[in-house]
Amino acid sequence: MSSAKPQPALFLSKVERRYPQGEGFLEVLRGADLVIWPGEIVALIAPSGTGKSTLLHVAGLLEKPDGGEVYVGAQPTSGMGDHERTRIRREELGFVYQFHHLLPEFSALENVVMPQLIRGLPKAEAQDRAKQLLTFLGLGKRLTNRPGELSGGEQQRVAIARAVANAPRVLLADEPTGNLDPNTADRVFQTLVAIVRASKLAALIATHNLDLAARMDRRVTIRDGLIVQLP
Ligand SMILES: Nc1ncnc2c1ncn2[C@@H]1O[C@H](COP(=O)(O)OP(=O)(O)OP(=O)(O)O)[C@@H](O)[C@H]1O
Repeated sequence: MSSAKPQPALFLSKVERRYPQGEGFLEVLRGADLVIWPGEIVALIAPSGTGKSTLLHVAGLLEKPDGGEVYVGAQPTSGMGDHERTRIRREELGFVYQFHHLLPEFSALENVVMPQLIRGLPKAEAQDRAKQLLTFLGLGKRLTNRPGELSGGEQQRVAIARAVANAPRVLLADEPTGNLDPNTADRVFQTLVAIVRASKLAALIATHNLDLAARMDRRVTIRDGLIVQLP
């Protein structure tokens, strides 16, 4: 019988992060623990200034923790060099931000094809996958439009397709619907959840929107530098 233990998609173990402040340090994360399992969508609801961006930066390997460890799948990352961290970011993590950061000169399709080419996929394969994703997200008729020709909600759906194009292990999203009106935010959120579920990813989604958070699998916050589970 197989004794393989289930493996978290993302595991933050006793993560510390501090910034110089005056003579001393501001301790933003003081030993934060967070496990996200494959297929789980976790809401991060944290008041401004408590360390939400810091946590996402550390989880996304954009900043190194001052203590503790970040595991992406089974891989501990703190001992890795920049090259390896960049590879993990490109291949195993997907990012969605409040503002989409799409390339304005490129079509919706090209924006989703690009990260796959950078990863080394053949062009035809990358295009097929990009078309499938954009069609799944309701943009099948908008493939050749540039971001400037798309609505805010459509742009954000292209950004979601781009983030999941390389089938990452974990999707990290910072206020992905924060820039949209409530109805559009709701629709974009539904497509985000649908694609995360369909692709069996794990997701950590920072949001101030409690209605959206209530529809995720689990909710956490940051209190005194620690991750605390919410009901
Ligand atoms: N590079 C830095 N140098 C010094 N202090 C920093 C740095 N980055 C963040 N901080 C401080 O760390 C604390 C947490 O910042 P962080 O950006 O993680 O908060 P946040 O919860 O994301 O807030 P918001 O929701 O307003 O973006 C803040 O007090 C901030 O001023």
